[in-house]
Amino acid sequence: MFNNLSCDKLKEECGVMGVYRNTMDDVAQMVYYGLFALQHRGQESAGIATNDGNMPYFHKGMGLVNEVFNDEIFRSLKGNIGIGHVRYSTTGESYINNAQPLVVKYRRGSIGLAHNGNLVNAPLIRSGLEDDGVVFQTTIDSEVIVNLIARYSSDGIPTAIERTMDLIKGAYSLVIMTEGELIGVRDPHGLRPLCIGKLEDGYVIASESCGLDSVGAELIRDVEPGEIVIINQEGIRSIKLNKEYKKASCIFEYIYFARPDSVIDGVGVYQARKNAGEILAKEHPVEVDMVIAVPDTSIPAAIGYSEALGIPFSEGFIKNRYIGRTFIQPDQSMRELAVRLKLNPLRSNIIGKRVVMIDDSIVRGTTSKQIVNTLKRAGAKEVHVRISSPPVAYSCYYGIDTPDNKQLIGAVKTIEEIRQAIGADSLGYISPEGLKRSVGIANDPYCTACFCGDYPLEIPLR
Ligand SMILES: O=P(O)(O)OC[C@H]1O[C@H](OP(=O)(O)OP(=O)(O)O)[C@H](O)[C@@H]1O
Ligand SMILES: NC(=O)CC[C@H](N)C(=O)O
Ligand SMILES: [Mg+2]
Repeated sequence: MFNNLSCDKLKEECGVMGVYRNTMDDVAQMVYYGLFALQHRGQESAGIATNDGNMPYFHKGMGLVNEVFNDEIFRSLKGNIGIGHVRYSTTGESYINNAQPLVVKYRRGSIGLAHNGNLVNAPLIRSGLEDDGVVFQTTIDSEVIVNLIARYSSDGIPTAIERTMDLIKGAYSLVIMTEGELIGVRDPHGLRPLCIGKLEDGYVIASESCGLDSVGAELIRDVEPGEIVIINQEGIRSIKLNKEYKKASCIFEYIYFARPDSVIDGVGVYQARKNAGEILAKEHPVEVDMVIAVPDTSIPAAIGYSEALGIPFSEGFIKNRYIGRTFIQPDQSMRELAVRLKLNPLRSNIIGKRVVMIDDSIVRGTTSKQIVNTLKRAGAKEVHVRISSPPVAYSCYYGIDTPDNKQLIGAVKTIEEIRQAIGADSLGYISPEGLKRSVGIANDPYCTACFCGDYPLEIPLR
């Protein structure tokens, strides 16, 4: 029932994966394992494209990776170079034609491309290309990128990518495949993550290091902001854009998107979440009997909070793991039903207790409102809420796809009004400074626009 419904809350991010092997062994199955590990980043569609040096092969479908692929399909995906994508749509509808990777043939060969992120100037470039007679097959921003690369390819693909990067603005972590190369590209601000792993006979590029782990690749480093990494028979080489940009990696990756076992830009996601919980405890302590998490994302923060105050951590909810992250139609009653199906209180643990419930974020307020009420109905004496990110008050244009400002409860209500709206006995959010400390890097290389409105690059005209 739920797989067909579109997400209407905090959107996930796409996941990309690329594998290059020096041997002629097929890589499709390795790409599949990587996508499986990155499934949390997108559940609408999945695709794999490979190349055996002569021609591209690809298969895409709507749904989860294990619904889209089977052994027969793997046999048809030949080649020692492969890329893959799990999608959560940010530009363009969620239907098969918009599934990635995109594979195009142009006069010098073929290009496969998988994109995580969102461009802010794609409509402008697209209409310019359309004026020149270019025909688009999809409605996604990513097709603009592949078109520009093909257009500029006369001096080779790396140069074409550099020229394309001069034109496109926004968030993009890309894996690109040609007849003989796997290429990783990260936008000049490093908005979305991308890392490189080493295999005995090749390399892997993935959105998160958990994708590398799934195929036994060793994390060697992240693709740097503004870097193009080219992998071919000669090995690995890098081109850095000849410009200075302010690094602005999305801090929400640490708060919510990424898997806790991933390491992004040298910072472990689990540790960052736990640190946030400890800092939150110092900023907003409370006297209660028990700390509980909203599973799964906020568990590390809840453990950090519990350890910092010496209050026991226990399970307050059982999560139905078969529903997926968030999914439901844009209708408030359906959204509430979804939360109820997903999180059921563990009555025996909470009855008669004063609890503090830790969650990673409040976006519209649907989840908090409903589960505070659930805990109270289940017999909790007091329900205090602590949030391991600051109030989300500004829309994101670089891939999170949070709703219009007016739907963000943090944009339209004060913290006291939010407390009343969700029915909590007290409410505390981590400060922006505290959040930055939780990721442990002092010189502030993060995008915090959704909390502070300090957008690292222009926002699109609507
Ligand atoms: O204020 P809201 O609009 O309800 O959004 C906030 C909630 O959305 C996310 O959870 P989600 O249920 O999307 O997924 P999760 O199970 O991965 O935490 C996030 O972890 C918060 O719990
Ligand atoms: N979530 C993403 O990274 C989406 C990538 C691309 N903008 C799309 O809509 O397909
Ligand atoms: Mg949640």
